[in-house]
Amino acid sequence: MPAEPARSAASAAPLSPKEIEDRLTGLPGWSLDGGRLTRSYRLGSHFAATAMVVHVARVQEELDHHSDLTLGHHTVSVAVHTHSAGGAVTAKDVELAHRIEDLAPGHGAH
Ligand SMILES: C[C@H](O)[C@H](O)[C@H]1CNC2=NC(N)=NC(=O)C2=N1
Repeated sequence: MPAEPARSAASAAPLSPKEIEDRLTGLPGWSLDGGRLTRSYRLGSHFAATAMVVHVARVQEELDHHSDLTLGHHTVSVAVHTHSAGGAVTAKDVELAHRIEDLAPGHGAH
């Protein structure tokens, strides 16, 4: 066990439009909207949605990379870009999107 949580090793270099398009093929439900990678999930209850937000927040702290997370009644919406890259989409955003995809089914999110 490392003494510190593992931070993301993904690059913060801006991805080209073609690279973003390629990465999105591996992220069904995600799209590029307003220069950010985005997805909205629907959940079975407000508590389920709230729990998912907390879980995403924990992953974001682990990666030291943070999206804008919006909690709705039965929804969670995610929008992420990389501030330190001037708001570009980077591999850090793609990594976070995959981590969120991995945890979403456990919350019944679709
Ligand atoms: C100091 C801290 O590491 C930085 O502010 C991190 C935190 N989370 C971040 N999140 C995102 N999306 N982009 C960043 O550039 C970023 N930078």
